[in-house]
Amino acid sequence: MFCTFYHRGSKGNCNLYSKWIIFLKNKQIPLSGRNPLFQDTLNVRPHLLVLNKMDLADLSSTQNILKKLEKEGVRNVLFTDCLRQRDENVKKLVPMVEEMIETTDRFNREENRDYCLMVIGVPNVGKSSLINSLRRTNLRKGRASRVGGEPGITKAVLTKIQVSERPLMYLLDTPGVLPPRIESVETGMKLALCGTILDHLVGEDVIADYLLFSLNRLGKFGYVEKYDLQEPSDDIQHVLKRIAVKLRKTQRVKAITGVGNITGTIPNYTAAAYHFIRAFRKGELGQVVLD
Ligand SMILES: Nc1nc2c(ncn2[C@@H]2O[C@H](COP(=O)(O)OP(=O)(O)OP(=O)(O)O)[C@@H](O)[C@H]2O)c(=O)[nH]1
Repeated sequence: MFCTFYHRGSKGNCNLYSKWIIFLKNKQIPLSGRNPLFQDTLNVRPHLLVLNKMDLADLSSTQNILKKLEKEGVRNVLFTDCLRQRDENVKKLVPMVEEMIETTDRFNREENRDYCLMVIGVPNVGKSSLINSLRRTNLRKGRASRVGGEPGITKAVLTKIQVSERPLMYLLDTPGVLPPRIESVETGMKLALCGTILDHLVGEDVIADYLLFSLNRLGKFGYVEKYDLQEPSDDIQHVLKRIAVKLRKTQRVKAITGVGNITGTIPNYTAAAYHFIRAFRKGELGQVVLD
């Protein structure tokens, strides 16, 4: 997940042309989950990159991710879990941003030292959750920005929200933005699997199939035990059938035949696929990095 903060070192509204940015990305897709247009179009730098949902990612990949990002010139990186009541890394964000601003001459021109920053990232990456988590951690205050399990919850740039008292810091929540063109089908599938694109636009069955493929590719076979399978399988119909039977996600159907109507019960594949995808997003199928 990518999170971007724009800083304007004075009281008043923060605007898109301010110079400070924090990108928010999903740690499960540290490379796919970014919108290159954020960097190119806005020409914003330096920035702080927040990789969120670290509770869902395979922690052994952390050094690898950092190395890849460093090659791209990204050095200010923070890993967060915004659902945790008190996340030590979320606590580090304000001092980190402050230090970055203080040590960069061109951002220190104005006397007023309250900071206004903008959080940007692809949909459903946890931008609102980060703001709420910062408020919880720094101010012991409740939620200020709406959070939801689907992309498109934040629909407009909201009013600035205070996230720290000393230094006085405000953040602006923004709607998630995807690039107009997704570079490959593979990247698109990763984004869909992480809930960045509305499920029905891609199709739950297609996402579930890609999920099974990814779990097998990465050797994450937790689904075998969870759904009482005999062994790993690459047959999505078979896996969904087991899930449907285990969770009693079945439906009654009526068939009209030459010898009369027959009523039977069949697995509800769509409901099973929905469950399978949700289980992955909650981390119940193991910690995974897709990139
Ligand atoms: N596991 C986990 N889930 C998270 C984390 N942060 C956010 N979420 C969940 O991710 C979903 C999206 O969170 P939001 O904060 O609404 O994301 P957003 O980027 O503001 O979404 P849009 O407004 O749609 O762009 C919600 O279901 C959150 O509970 C995290 O660190 N770990």
